[in-house]
Amino acid sequence: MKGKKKPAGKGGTSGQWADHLTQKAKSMGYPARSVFKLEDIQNKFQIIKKGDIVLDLGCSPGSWTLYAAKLVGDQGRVFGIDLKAVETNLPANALTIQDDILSPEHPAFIEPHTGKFNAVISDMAPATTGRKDVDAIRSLELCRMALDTALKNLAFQGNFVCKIFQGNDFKTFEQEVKAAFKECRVFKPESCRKQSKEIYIIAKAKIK
Ligand SMILES: C[S@@+](CC[C@H](N)C(=O)[O-])C[C@H]1O[C@@H](n2cnc3c(N)ncnc32)[C@H](O)[C@@H]1O
Repeated sequence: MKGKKKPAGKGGTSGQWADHLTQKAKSMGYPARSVFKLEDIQNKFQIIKKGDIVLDLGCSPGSWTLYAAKLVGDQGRVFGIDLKAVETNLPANALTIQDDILSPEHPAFIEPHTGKFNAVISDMAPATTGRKDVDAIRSLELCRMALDTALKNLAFQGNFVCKIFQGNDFKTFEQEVKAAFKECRVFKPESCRKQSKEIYIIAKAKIK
């Protein structure tokens, strides 16, 4: 993807920077600027490759799904789940459903691919309350479910990406991820708002 240059003043005027990225994403056919976060992650860690089967948790409005569908190509598949419906037009190799990842039953559409996913990516975020401690606890709950889903559904050596709002239990969660994957890194994409508490855990090669 080309043309993602930082305008002068990034950092000082993060609202303008976010607006710039939103417009840029829309001009490229993506519904949200979050696409640039996955692009930053992909450029640095190569978590998705052609032909992969990808599970996208918290996929609405669809930017990651669309970008991942391009990366996997015609031979790959992307499945997305979100509380909200995805209204973006997606290519034939991408399918999304409206569901709550916290509900105990995993959606039936994942089941035929259990143990075969090459990447589970989670950009899930709770509705924020304005209280950073509460938001971090709710984010952690989603992360734990994302990790559980990844461990149940990833193929051996599959990759996991998870957004987390940094709070007290961040390190504990990071250790849980580290224990299950060969490599684990913490990464803040350039395209994240500077003052945001969100950060991504990038885990490569599931080992158990
Ligand atoms: C930042 S947005 C994701 C943006 C998306 N990655 C994209 O690029 O278009 C976070 C999403 O997490 C979803 N979410 C939050 N809690 C969820 C849950 N329990 N189950 C499924 N999705 C959830 C929200 O509905 C929201 O759409």
